[in-house]
Amino acid sequence: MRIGFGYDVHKLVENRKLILGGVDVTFEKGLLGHSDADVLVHAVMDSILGALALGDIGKHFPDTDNKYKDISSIYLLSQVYELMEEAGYTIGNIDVTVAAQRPKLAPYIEEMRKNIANTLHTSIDNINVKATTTEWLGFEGREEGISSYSVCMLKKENN
Ligand SMILES: Nc1ccn([C@@H]2O[C@H](COP(=O)(O)O)[C@@H](O)[C@H]2O)c(=O)n1
Ligand SMILES: C[C@@]1(CO)OP(=O)(O)OP(=O)(O)OC[C@H]1O
Repeated sequence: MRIGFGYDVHKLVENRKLILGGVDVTFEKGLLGHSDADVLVHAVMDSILGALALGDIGKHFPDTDNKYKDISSIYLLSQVYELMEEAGYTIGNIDVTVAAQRPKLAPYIEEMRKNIANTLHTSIDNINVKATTTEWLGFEGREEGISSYSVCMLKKENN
């Protein structure tokens, strides 16, 4: 078994879609990034890469490479799944927290869990997604950005 942790932040700006957990969330602002800036999925990917001791997403999908411009982070997660499978691991469980003052994410959580579970070829019961405000404190509270934290446990087949 291996444990991993991931953390990411993206800035909220106008005229961008808000994609979180592969879901198009209705909001007046979206996250800025080279990819679709899905900060939740980025934290999940970094936790898996961390558990595998394979570095981070910037190493595998550099933001200097035009092929990743506006790319779906769920697609990048499928690439991380391939690396995990090659290393002989499967998902034990993943627990993610998104810190966002707004919008209310509760209505989207089940779809996010489904997207992540399907992409990682695991049961939805192994994927937990939580949202918290920061009580109007800090950059998330001022709605300048959204952050995400993820921990994961990976299991080796037959172990
Ligand atoms: N963007 C968010 C933030 C929170 N929630 C849900 O509301 C609950 C209360 O949030 P607190 O920050 O006051 O603890 C939280 O447990 C989430 O269920 C949300 O849906 N979207
Ligand atoms: C996801 C990548 C893809 O180029 O771009 P960004 O959307 O800028 O996201 P970041 O969290 O800065 O991680 C770097 C990149 O891997």
